[in-house]
Amino acid sequence: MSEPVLSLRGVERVYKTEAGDLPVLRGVDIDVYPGEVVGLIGPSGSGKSSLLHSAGLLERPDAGIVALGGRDCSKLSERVRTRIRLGTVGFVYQFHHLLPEFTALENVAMPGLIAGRSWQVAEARALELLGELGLTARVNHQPAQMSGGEQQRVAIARALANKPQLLLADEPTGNLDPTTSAAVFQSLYSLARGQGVAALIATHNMDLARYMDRVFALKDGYLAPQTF
Ligand SMILES: Nc1ncnc2c1ncn2[C@@H]1O[C@H](COP(=O)(O)OP(=O)(O)OP(=O)(O)O)[C@@H](O)[C@H]1O
Repeated sequence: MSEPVLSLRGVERVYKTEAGDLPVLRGVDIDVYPGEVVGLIGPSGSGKSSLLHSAGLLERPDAGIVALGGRDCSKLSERVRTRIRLGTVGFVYQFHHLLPEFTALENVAMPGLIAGRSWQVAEARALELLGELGLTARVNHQPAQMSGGEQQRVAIARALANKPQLLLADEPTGNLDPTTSAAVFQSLYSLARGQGVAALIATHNMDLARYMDRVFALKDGYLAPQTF
C-alpha cells in the first residue's frame, strides 16, 4: 500500500475558555491514503472542524503529530507550515466563498495565479477541472448567475486547482437540498478519486457517508471506525 498523505497520531486539541479548558480532541489517530475518500461524522460540537483545522495546518494541535506526506508538521514554524499548506492542501467549506465579481473560470484559476503560474497554465487547469465537473457551459458565469450546486462545484474545482495531495472538506454539501447534495457529493467523490487525492470529508449526512470508502466517528475526543 502507498504511504498515507495524512497521518495523525495522538492529536489533542484543548480550547481555553472563560469556563476553563475545553478538551475537544483527546488522542486522534488516522491515516488517509491517496485516492481514498474518508468520511468524518459526529454530533455537532464533537470536534470535526477542529480536527480538519489541525489536519490542514490551520491550527496547531496541543499535542500529537500531524504528518503530511510523511513529514511531521506540528512543530514547524508558521512560515513553513503555510508553505506546506498552500502546496499540499485544498479546502472546501459549507459555503462556497467564491469571489462574487469574478467568473467561475477566474475563481478556479486564481490559486494557480497566486502560486505564480501563467494565466495560460492556470486557465488550462481551471478549464480541465470545470469540464470534469460538467460546468463547461458556466465558465464565464459569475457566482450569482449559478445555482447553489454549481457554485459548490466551482468551489471544489478551486480547491483542486493547485493539485493538492489532500482535500479537506467541512460539510461541503451542508447548504444544499438533498438531491443537489447527492449530485455534488458524487462529483466531489469521482473527481477526488480520479485525481488521486486523499480526501477527508466532515458531514452530518449519513446517506452520503455510506458512499465513502471509510468512515470514522468522532466521539468524546476519539475516532472510531464506523460501520453501516
Ligand atoms: N476557538 C475556539 N475557542 C473555544 N471553543 C471552541 C473554539 N472552536 C471550537 N470550539 C468548541 O469546540 C467544540 C468543537 O467544535 P467544532 O466546531 O470542532 O465541532 P464540529 O463537530 O465541527 O461541530 P459542527 O458539526 O456543529 O460544525 C465545540 O464545543 C466548540 O464550541
